[in-house]
Amino acid sequence: MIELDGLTKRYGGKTAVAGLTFTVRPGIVTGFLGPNGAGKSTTMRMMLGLDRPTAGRVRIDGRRYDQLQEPLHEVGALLEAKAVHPGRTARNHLRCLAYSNGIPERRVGEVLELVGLGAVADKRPKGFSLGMGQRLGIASALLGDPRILMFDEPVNGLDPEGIHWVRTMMRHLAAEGRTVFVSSHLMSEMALTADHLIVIGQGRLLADTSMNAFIRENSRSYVLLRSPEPERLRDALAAAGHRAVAGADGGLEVDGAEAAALGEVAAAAGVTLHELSPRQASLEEAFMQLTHESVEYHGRAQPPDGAPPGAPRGPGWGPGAGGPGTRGGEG
Ligand SMILES: Nc1ncnc2c1ncn2[C@@H]1O[C@H](COP(=O)(O)OP(=O)(O)OP(=O)(O)O)[C@@H](O)[C@H]1O
Repeated sequence: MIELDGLTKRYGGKTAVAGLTFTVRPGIVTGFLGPNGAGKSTTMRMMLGLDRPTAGRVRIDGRRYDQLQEPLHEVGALLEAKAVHPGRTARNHLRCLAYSNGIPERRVGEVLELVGLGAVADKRPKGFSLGMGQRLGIASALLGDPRILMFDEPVNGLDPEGIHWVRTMMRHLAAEGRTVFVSSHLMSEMALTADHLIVIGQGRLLADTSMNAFIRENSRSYVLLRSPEPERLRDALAAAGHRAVAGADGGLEVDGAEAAALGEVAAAAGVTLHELSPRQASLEEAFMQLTHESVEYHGRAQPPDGAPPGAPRGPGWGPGAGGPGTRGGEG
């Protein structure tokens, strides 16, 4: 278990992390989510004793990181920039780590196989792709078979097969009863991986919630209608008791109604429809709304061509409404 209590980090006049208090529990994957610059890496560095907090504290199973007797056996971490000696092969890099931490050498071969680097174990990492580098970083984190694992943006640079592998591995590690804490700036990725969510923006805690509750509260279902006569369609829908609002891309959106019923309304009024589709707002959108105020640098958000003034806008960055983005199989 990892406990943060009022954790704060200031760099000169800039507050990177502002009084974070939360607990990361064993047996589940906890996603640590925030837009770029939110303070995720700074928080993780403080959790690992690599940065000194300005205020507040972190406890790992009740102790400070520097009080852990065998840190690699207790906490494994993948941070963004992993220093690897350029002249050492992947195997030798892990051997050195193992040797200096009292880990038996056979474990090196085990973790290399586990992360799929067995075939390139005797190559130098300077020739590795970003994805292979990530796998080597994950191998280092797993070396001491620790009960607590922390990964900073582990899927960065991985191909779809690699992303699937990381996701499966994290869920497997949590199912073994370990504490798994993983940062990301992508809600859609977290929705497929995490059981619990910690969301921060500009160093502040914005949400500490189960993934299922977040999905339940933020998965808005609606029907998208498109017509060459949007005003007539809006009037016909209003007369039938349906409130239509302008969508991000010039269509009309109606909550709380079946697509078939809305199609009947349009047909009865003789209004041509070019589209009638049930939709679900993406979790990415919900995340962007939650963190919108705290994003440091916004892209330009223009209303789409033809959208009436005041119409809801698409985000200035990232994907717009997409698939449901929810994960299956989780009760
Ligand atoms: N050593 C430092 N000196 C000054 N400011 C810093 C330092 N490290 C981080 N910051 C600032 O603190 C804030 C949080 O940075 P941090 O890297 O922790 O965010 P992040 O959520 O990990 O973002 P990203 O996903 O872009 O890595 C940023 O505004 C960053 O510019």
